[in-house]
Amino acid sequence: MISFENVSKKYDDGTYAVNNFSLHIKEGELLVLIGPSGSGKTTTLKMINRLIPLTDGYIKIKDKMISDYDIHELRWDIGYVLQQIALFPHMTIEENIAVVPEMKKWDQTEINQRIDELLHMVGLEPETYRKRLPNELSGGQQQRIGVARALAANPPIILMDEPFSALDPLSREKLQDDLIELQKNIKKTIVFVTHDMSEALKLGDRICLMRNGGIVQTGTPEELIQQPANDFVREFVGIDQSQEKIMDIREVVEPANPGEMEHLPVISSQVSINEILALLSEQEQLAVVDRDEKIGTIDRQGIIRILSGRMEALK
Ligand SMILES: Nc1ncnc2c1ncn2[C@@H]1O[C@H](COP(=O)(O)OP(=O)(O)OP(=O)(O)O)[C@@H](O)[C@H]1O
Repeated sequence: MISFENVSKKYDDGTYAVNNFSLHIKEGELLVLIGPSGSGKTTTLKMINRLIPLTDGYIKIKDKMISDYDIHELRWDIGYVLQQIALFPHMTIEENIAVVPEMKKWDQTEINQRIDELLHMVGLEPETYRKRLPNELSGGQQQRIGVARALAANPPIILMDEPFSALDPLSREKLQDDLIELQKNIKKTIVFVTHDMSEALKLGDRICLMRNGGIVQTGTPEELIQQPANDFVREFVGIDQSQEKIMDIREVVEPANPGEMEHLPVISSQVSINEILALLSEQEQLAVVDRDEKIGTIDRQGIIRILSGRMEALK
């Protein structure tokens, strides 16, 4: 869906913000770009919608060079959500959401229906929120509107630059959970920038870890945890020392009836990360046994929730 081929961005002062970056982002994938401050995440993101021009290499969207797209079409086909969402302060929520559909000259009935649909999608009641101004919403609600606005004209790609970083931990977690649920339905190609590994593990289908403008490792959360390419990855992922430690997984077990669990491999409710990751690499779901009784199931998302929770605790 999005291909970077040997992409570099060099500033006039000689700084390489991004250096020889090659990556293929698949359709419907949520790819997380993560790395320390200054590693080139935002620059990489902004090159996709041509907010920053590249110095070398090329980027293709669906086999077409981004330089060959009409700039307006390119921007309309790419939703963009930022940390400081910058809703238009003098415009109501419905007007804010309608910006791109209006530019694309959708008819008014269609726009109206779409606004209702989007507000439902992001968990805000249209009757309550349509006519409000942005400053009459909480930070978390404003971010939800930001997501709705980015999705308005149904673009295939969404770029998200630390969208939840300014929120308190509870709202942040709620928005992350809701994004996971939303993505199950909309299946957009999402590029998500964060510097928070617990967020990356939780949200990413794959994670691309950057340093000094280049890629250190790209892989699924499990791959980064189980097969870190080097010490930098090991340190950045930060849970390596405790992988052998036994932990309690009961809090993330999903209830299930005995029939559903009959043919699943079983695992104890007290296990090590290594043990559980090894089993989950072969099986989608496992049945959890506690005191000789099957108490429910666990899947990849459950494990990622435990790992990201542990990392929150380590901060
Ligand atoms: N206009 C500019 N001129 C010169 N250097 C720049 C410019 N903009 C960014 N840079 C440099 O490019 C590098 C990458 O910046 P970028 O914003 O992409 O990093 P980042 O990984 O998103 O960082 P953060 O997590 O702090 O947002 C940094 O070293 C930065 O100082």
